[in-house]
Amino acid sequence: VGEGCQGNSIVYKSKKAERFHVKMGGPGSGKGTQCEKVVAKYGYTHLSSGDLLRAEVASGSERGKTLQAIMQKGELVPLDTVLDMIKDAMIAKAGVSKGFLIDGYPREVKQGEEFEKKIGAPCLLLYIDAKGETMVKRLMKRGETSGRADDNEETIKKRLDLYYKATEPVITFYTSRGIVRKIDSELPVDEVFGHVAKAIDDLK
Ligand SMILES: Nc1ncnc2c1ncn2[C@@H]1O[C@H](COP(=O)(O)OP(=O)(O)O)[C@@H](O)[C@H]1O
Ligand SMILES: Nc1ncnc2c1ncn2[C@H]1C[C@H](O)[C@@H](COP(=O)(O)OP(=O)(O)O)O1
Ligand SMILES: [Mg+2]
Repeated sequence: VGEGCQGNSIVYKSKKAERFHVKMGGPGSGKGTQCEKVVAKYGYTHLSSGDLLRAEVASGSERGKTLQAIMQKGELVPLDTVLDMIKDAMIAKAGVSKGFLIDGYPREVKQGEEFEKKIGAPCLLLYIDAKGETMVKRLMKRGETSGRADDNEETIKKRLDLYYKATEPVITFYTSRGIVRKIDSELPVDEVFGHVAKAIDDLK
């Protein structure tokens, strides 16, 4: 584990160095698909901000109702809400995790800055890159079965716009740190994973 990757925060009770990998890419680019494969091969803890938020919605809480309304519009939920959820999920696994794979966060540069203040710096950013039209096609297909309130044409368009406006600058931010690996996600799933695994193995 590289020295520079070490989380320096009250989150960690163990002395073991922790690794943070961040997975970025537009909606429907294939982040969730690749994360599943990374978990199977490397045993990292996968934390998806979207999954954490959807779990809150499913709980039926008042907070969940507010979140659902925001997600349905394709907008970002407040930074503090999502960062607290990720932090709590990390604390729950601290000490037993081999490393964290964070999917869907940061969505804007400010989220990256706050993560580093409260938790630590990531050691690898996997940029899962697909064309806009590919993302739309995949999301429309996913929408046939996902039951997700945001997998419809109107919301998909808003999510893509927001991605280009707010989230792509995050990649520029981390490129200056030299931790970005861009992965072509137009390829078949297993080929994409070959490149993802190579990027992770290159860390060692
Ligand atoms: N490399 C790929 N080739 C074809 N389809 C893919 C690929 N990666 C993902 N998909 C499909 O695209 C959809 C969105 O993938 P998902 O992993 O949920 O994306 P994200 O988490 O980035 O929104 C899923 O239905 C998935 O099966
Ligand atoms: N880091 C974050 N900050 C604010 N809102 C977030 C967020 N992560 C997820 N959300 C909200 C807004 C997203 O449109 C919605 C679904 O996120 P997601 O499941 O990560 O989408 P996808 O995997 O299709 O890119 O949840
Ligand atoms: Mg996803």
